[in-house]
Amino acid sequence: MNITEKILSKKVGREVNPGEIIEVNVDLAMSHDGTSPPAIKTFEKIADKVWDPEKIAIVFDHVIPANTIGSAEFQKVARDFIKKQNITHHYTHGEGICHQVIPEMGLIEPGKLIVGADSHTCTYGAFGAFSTGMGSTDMAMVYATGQTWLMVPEAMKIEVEGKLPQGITSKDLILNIIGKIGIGGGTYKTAEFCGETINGLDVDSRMTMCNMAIEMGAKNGIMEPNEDTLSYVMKKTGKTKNQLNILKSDKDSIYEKEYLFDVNDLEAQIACPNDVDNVKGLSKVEGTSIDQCFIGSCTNGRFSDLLAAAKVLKGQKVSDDVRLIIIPASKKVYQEAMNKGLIQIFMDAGAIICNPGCGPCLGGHMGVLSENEVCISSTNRNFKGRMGDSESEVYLGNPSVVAASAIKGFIENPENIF
Ligand SMILES: CC(C)[C@H](C(=O)O)[C@@H](O)C(=O)O
Ligand code: SF4
Repeated sequence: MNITEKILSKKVGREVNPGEIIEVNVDLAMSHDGTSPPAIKTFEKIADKVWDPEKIAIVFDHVIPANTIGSAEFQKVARDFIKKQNITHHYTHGEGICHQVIPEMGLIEPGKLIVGADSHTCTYGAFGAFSTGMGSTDMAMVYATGQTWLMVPEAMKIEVEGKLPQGITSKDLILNIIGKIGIGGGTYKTAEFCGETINGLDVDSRMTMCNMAIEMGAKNGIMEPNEDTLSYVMKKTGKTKNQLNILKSDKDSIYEKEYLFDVNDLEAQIACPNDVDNVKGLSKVEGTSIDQCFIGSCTNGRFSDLLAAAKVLKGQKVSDDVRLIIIPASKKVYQEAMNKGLIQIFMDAGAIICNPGCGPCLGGHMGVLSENEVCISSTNRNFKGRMGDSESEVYLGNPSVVAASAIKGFIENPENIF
């Protein structure tokens, strides 16, 4: 069995096979300011008490602080629910983006089954957990019963070998993978990332990759936990290695499809408008004029991302023709960036720094693009109209490329800055 089948089998108490529909008890149910209120409204039609207030986590991140009376009312529904149901894990004061905050708070462990009312819940696969997104109606049922149903996914083995060249990141790797497999190529499948390159990635880089598994339609993204991951989890949970449920795929486990990627000669990758699989090498799009640059999100708003951007921006100025928005993925990331002098570098360069949250990523409340404006962003989606007007465009890249582009006012290779 592969790692996903092992987690699901353990949950059901017998060996499960791809294609089977199973009912499972979830270990954690996550929802945010956008998806909790509709889930709560449905929940209140079917039950009075949640199944377990300690296993529900609610994070406000999509529109925080509230920007309209409508979003304030929406958030009030969730705040009242948290109080009434005594929800233990609530992060409603700008702690950061759900997919960053939940692992930081020690709520993710290898082998656990986590569901979230957000499509990028697949991020926690970086820790060797089974995690997947669902809609608010399904979440209402989880609030009430602690259970959900799943079809056991077929698995794609995505093996990666080689050493990432200087300046090339796991964002470039996952964009390259999505460019090859396509936005529908992984629909309802497990994307299992493995091989020497994956084993050598740090936690931040692993999260970036699993985060984007949904961009090829995958049910979950998953990696066997490596040493860096285990020390992160042990630090955050206070548990020892023996207390964790560390599962690995059998050597002879069966995959529906197997892919092999070599990163030795990988160039920086850019997803061009308007699909995440419209991926080109950076050299093909260099010089494209832009209006806005955004560094942040659950894909690339972590400390290592900000550090990479700061290395490019140090002593430089943002072009008069663009604005650069930088948003740390969480308060903890913000604090570390402040302590290490990164925020000063960003301010000196002329960046706009906003409070932790999703920010411009989904065009909800800040950094919205007008007609025909172009943004280069470290986020995960570039769908038509994603960041504002339906005639605006978004290019996706790694944080150093976004930083270099902010200095020049057009898409630029960071190597040309140093
Ligand atoms: C608003 C929310 C439901 C949505 C998601 O599920 O992914 C958002 O986070 C996104 O990135 O598009
Ligand atoms: S940062 Fe963007 S992709 Fe991530 S949860 Fe928020 S809106 Fe979705």
